[in-house]
Amino acid sequence: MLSLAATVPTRGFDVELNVAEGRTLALLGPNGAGKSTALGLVAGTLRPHDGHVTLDGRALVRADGGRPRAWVPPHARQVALLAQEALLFPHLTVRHNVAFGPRSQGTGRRAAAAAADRWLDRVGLTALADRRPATLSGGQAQRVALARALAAEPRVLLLDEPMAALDVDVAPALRQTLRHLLADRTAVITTHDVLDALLLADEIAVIDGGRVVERGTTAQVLTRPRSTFAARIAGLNLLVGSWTGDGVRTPAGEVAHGHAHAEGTDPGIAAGTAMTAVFRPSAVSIYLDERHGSPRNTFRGTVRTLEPRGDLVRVRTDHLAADVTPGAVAELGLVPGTDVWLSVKAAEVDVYPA
Ligand SMILES: Nc1ncnc2c1ncn2[C@@H]1O[C@H](COP(=O)(O)OP(=O)(O)OP(=O)(O)O)[C@@H](O)[C@H]1O
Repeated sequence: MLSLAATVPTRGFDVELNVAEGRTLALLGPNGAGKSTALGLVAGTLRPHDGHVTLDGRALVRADGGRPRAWVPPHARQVALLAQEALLFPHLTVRHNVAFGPRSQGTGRRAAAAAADRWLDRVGLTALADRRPATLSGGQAQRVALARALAAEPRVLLLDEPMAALDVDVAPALRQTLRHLLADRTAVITTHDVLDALLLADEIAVIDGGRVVERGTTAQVLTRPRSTFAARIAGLNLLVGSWTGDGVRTPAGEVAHGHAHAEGTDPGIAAGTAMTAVFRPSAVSIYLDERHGSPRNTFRGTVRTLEPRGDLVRVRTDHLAADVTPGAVAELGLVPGTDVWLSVKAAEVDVYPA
């Protein structure tokens, strides 16, 4: 079990996280949320002001009001950090770069070379063992860095947006490799990409403003997001408000009628209970005038952005999104600034406790 409970006041950071043995946790959140800070505390590139990081009960660091109480230096933590950039040694071959991992842990030269070959095989790079980093593509270099990190047999693998610097067409293959290598491994991955979370992580913690604002299994967070950030990356619409009996009324006075899912065994939800209405952009239609009649929900909005999304267009207003056809965009004359009505059937709206 990896356990972090630490504050870094200069960064407004105050986070508690646990990762059980063999599980992968994805840290999601906007820029500056504190994701890299969390990784730095675990890796040992950063010290907490208060709190601790423990691995199976052993303190890697402990501090009390800025005073260090325990400190294991980064190289002795059995924690490996894979950064966005591969950071390979340019003068060493691929094999020697990977062998550096176990060598730095005190493994003998021959055993380290054998480990390097084993890991190069696992990341699919055996053929490139004698090459130098300058001759590799970005994706290949990142695979070498991954092999080097894992060849040191770390207890915890940290990945800081490992696909962010790669071309979109190489990212899927590396993601597949990671999927195999992260299974049953204790790992923390920071990402902006919902696919990474979906394919690589067992659990998600959403960090915003230096705090954990949402935590759950990947399925829970992506299908029932409670924070605006999680909903946005999951691509879902989210309206938070209070339960009226058959819908959610937001503080702005909008009402989303939908089907409520109560937690536990209690089927009754008291009026006024904080609830969240969730619905997909693909379930939303756009009109230039208000459509009446149940079972539709309608919301007023002004188009802010239009983005291509597959063969549809994602139209965003200030707080909602709709996926419509290019034909509909043309017919309605949608441009940023167009006032619209967004409509969704109550049957398409799921309501969860907020
Ligand atoms: N080296 C630093 N010195 C001081 N403050 C920093 C430093 N690095 C980051 N910060 C601050 O700490 C806070 C958290 O930043 P952090 O880099 O952990 O966020 P992040 O979630 O990883 O963001 P991103 O997605 O942009 O990488 C921010 O307010 C940031 O400005």
